[in-house]
Amino acid sequence: MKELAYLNKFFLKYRWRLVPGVLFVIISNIFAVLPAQVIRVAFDLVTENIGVFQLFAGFNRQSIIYDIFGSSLMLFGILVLILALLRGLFLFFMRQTIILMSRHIEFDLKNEIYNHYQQLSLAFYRRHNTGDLMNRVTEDVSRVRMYLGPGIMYTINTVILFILVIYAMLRVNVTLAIFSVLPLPILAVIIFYVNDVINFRSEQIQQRLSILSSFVQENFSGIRVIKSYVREKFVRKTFADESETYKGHSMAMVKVQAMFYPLMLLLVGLSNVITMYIGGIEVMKGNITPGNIAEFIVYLNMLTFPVIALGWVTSLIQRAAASQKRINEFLHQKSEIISPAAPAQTIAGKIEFRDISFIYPDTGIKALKNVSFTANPGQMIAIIGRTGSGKSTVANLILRMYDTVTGQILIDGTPVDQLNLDDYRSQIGFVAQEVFLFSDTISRNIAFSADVMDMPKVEQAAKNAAVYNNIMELENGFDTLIGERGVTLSGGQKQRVSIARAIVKQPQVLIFDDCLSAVDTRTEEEILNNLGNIMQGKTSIIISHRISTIKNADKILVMDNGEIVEQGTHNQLLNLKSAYFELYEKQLLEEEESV
Ligand SMILES: Nc1ncnc2c1ncn2[C@@H]1O[C@H](COP(=O)(O)OP(=O)(O)OP(=O)(O)O)[C@@H](O)[C@H]1O
Repeated sequence: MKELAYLNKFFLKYRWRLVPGVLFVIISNIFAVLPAQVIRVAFDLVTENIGVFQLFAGFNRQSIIYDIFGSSLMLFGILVLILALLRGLFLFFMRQTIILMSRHIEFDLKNEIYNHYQQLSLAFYRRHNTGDLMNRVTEDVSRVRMYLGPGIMYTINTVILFILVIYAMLRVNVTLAIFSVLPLPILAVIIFYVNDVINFRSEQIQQRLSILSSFVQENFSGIRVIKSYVREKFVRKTFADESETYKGHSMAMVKVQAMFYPLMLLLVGLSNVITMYIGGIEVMKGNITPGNIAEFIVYLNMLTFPVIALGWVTSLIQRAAASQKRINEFLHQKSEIISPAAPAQTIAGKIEFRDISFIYPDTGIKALKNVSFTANPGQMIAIIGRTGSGKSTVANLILRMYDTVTGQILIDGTPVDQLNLDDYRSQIGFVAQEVFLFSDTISRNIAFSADVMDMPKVEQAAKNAAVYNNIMELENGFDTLIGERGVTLSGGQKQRVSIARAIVKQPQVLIFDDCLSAVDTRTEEEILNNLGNIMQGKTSIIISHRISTIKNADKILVMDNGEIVEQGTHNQLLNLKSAYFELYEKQLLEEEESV
């Protein structure tokens, strides 16, 4: 429960909604209790005057009595109506304040979590799956809101109503009051436990549903593979099995609900019967009037909903506490990568790795071993090596996605962890190995790093990335939507759009992580030539598997198993007649074979 204390700051923030809200709850409940007393008076009026009315049977006076009798009853009716209207009005105000407050807090909390997520490191995202992250912002926040809004509202409502009704009942007759509310605690306990069962089952249903939707989503995305391997029948069967399990859980839920409602009505009915029985005895003893029985029946029915709400709210608060615990877990996580409060500065682009060894914190894989190299501004440094040799890790470390424990990375002579991170990263153009484009227009994808769209710059970047002509061939040109709801670009086109995105901001350091693999050698040469012009005086790091991509680099680092095994220019490395030379020979052979 202490987890929910985190939300108290929001109550303070929205106190001018909460305080009037509580007042409205109290007022609306007063108007809810008063009609019962009016009904009692009206009921007694009927029972008392019915005798007088019969006494005047056959006299003219009888119709006069009837008229007086009828108009006073009408007056009572109107009074009950006015009280109900006033109650409704204050219920409206109550919802307008408390439920509105919960929506405001929901909005604040979502933004707070999202902002915090943005600050967390890449390692955090590796440790948690996307579904889990999303659930905490959506599902868990919704549950917390149920506590902030309906939870609080019904709790205050129940407490106030209970105090008012029980007080009114006790004032009439203590014995009758005790007997008539006797079944209600049983009802509250049953509702609490049944709610637990319902929550447990609905969680199971939710889990099955998310398994089912992930299954469907993955199969729709991989439909090409399914069709080419003719696995439709198999997938259909798996889907049917999964649906069957989901159906089973839903049926179990229906059974619980089907038993729950009649049981609830039975207990409420029992209360009414007890009231009438004990009330009848009390009337015969002359302790109460028949109007009091009618008054009690109204009270009891007024208490039924709060009692149900009590059980419901208790389990709702429990669920909210569990959800807030999950939210707090992430909110209290600090990013491993912290930016110092250093001033922004333009970097020249000198990158120095001094004896860097790096182990990925979550897997324990030693990705780099004593790596040392220097990249000077104006140089193009290439990294080549077998898959898994640590090339992308070098890029990750330059971007300070992770911090190293041993060795030092210096940028223009300053340790990378002493630079203002946002400012530093904004001067790096990075093209990742796995292309990721947003479901948006091509122009907005290219101009992603800029706050304002500068079309001439976007077009120039597209020209430099050798993708301009491809874009212009599309019907809507740069305004073409790409991604799920738009045009599907080819692998090479996507790579080049992501290259344009990196160069549009004219970075001081450019990192290409194997992002020319789907581009033919002629286009690749064109892009590299353009880069030579754009990156004059700046630093480029090109990671590749193909020697043709990197042969003109100022320095080539050959990596194997996390180590730099050779470094030098293309010719120097060929002369070594070792790892690089072997790779060169192999690729030459492959090229000849493919011609
Ligand atoms: N985020 C990560 N978390 C944990 N381990 C990782 C992570 N990224 C890479 N590794 C591991 O570190 C090692 C080096 O990987 P890296 O991606 O740097 O290789 P690479 O040379 O770029 O390979 P490729 O050419 O196939 O892209 C691999 O064994 C890999 O499994």
